[in-house]
This record gives sequence, C-alpha cells and structure tokens, in this order.
Amino acid sequence: MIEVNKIYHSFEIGKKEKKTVIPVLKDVSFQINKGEIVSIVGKSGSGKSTLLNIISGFIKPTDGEVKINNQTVTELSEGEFASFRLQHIGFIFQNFQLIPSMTAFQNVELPLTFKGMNEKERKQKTLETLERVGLAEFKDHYPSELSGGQQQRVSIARALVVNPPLILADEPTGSLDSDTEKSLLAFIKQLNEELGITFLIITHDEEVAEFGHRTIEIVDGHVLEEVGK
Ligand SMILES: Nc1ncnc2c1ncn2[C@@H]1O[C@H](COP(=O)(O)OP(=O)(O)OP(=O)(O)O)[C@@H](O)[C@H]1O
Repeated sequence: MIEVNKIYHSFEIGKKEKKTVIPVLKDVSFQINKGEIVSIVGKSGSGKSTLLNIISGFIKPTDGEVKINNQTVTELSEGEFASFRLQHIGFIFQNFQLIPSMTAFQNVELPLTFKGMNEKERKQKTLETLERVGLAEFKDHYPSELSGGQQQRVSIARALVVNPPLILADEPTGSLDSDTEKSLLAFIKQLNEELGITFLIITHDEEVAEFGHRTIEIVDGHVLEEVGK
C-alpha cells in the first residue's frame, strides 16, 4: 500500500550567507501493507509530521521516493498529487480542521464537490457517511455546536466520504478526553476491519500506539521498526 524508499529530507533556514541546513530524515525506508494500522512515534521534533507531509505530497523530499498503490507519488506534480489525494487518501487532524462557517453536512460534502460528483449522488453519499459515523441527526450543526468527539467524527466522515483505501492521521486523539479517545480508537478499528482501510497514525499517546498492529519509531532521523504484536 505504501512504500517509503530511502527518503532524506533537510530544511534550509535563513538567508544566503547565513543559510543553515537542518537534516531531519535520513535514509528512511519502510513498507505498510494494505489493511494495517501503523503508528509513527518519536520525540517532538523527530520528523513525524515531515514524514507524513512527504507521504501526502505537501512536501517534496530532498531525496528518495514514495509509492502508494504502486504509483510513485513523489514524481507527481502538485496538481496531479491533488487529484491523487482525492482518490486515495483521507486525512484526520488533531484540531479537526473543519470549516467553521459550514455545517457538518457541508464539511463532509466538500471533497465530493471537488471531485465533481453531481448533486443528487453527493447528497446521498454525504448523508450515508454521516450515518456511518453516527451523526446524521447533527448534520445541520456547525462545528462550534458539536463536541470535540463529534467534530472528530465529522472530520472522519469527511475523510471517508470519497472511499479512500488509506487514511493518514496526525495526532487524531490529541484534543480528546480519554473516554472519547477510546471510542474513537474503537471506531477506527471498526473501519479498518469492515472496510479494510489502512491507517497511518502519528501519535504521542502510548494507548494509540499500542492499539495499532505495528509501530514505527523515528530516532535521530532514522527509522526503528518494532515488530507487530
Ligand atoms: N518548514 C520548516 N522549515 C524549517 N524547519 C522545519 C520546518 N518544518 C519542520 N522543521 C524542523 O524539522 C524538524 C522536524 O519537525 P516535525 O514537525 O516533522 O517534527 P515532529 O516529530 O512532527 O514534532 P512534534 O511531535 O513536536 O509535532 C524540527 O526540528 C523542525 O524544527
């Protein structure tokens, strides 16, 4: 599903004479199989978000390649990557990143509008997906009228609505209390088992890391892989 091959990444900061190069990822390689839930862990600043941004095409790596479903995505142009993302990748973020001026329904519908789906199909698919996350009755609520756990479910519905085979999540439980976290993890597991969705999850939280099938740890820019349970 995902092949990360010899990824190197450095950031350059400062102007010409005072330019400093910060190496973040060094020779990072690993594979993730279809249907796995894999956590990425590592100290703050170890490069977890950088790695996720490279896999999702928001950052071009200094060197190396990433393949998703056998497509070498690191070769794609920005526009090609944008349409690839719409077909293949759903995203979940710590702070949900819902659009505050849109209702739950409109937030979930948005990726389908970007895909160019006609209105009738769009409405049906959006409602079906809100039902799947248990929020159909809250469809006309704005994000500010929903609890943190409900907002995270809306963001999961927005990720799910295009039927992606892969969901990338950056600290998905970071803003939730422990009971809400538990029910969110159970829901992720259910989606994984019922729909076969692959999850790659960045986390600081041991409970989240332990719940996945496998953990990949980044230390000093390198990957230490722990074998699954
Ligand atoms: N756009 C950027 N320009 C320069 N340096 C950057 C940039 N983005 C990240 N870095 C640096 O790269 C390193 C890795 O950052 P990254 O955000 O990937 O770490 P992280 O493991 O996700 O951290 P955290 O757990 O705190 O979110 C850090 O030293 C950071 O300062």
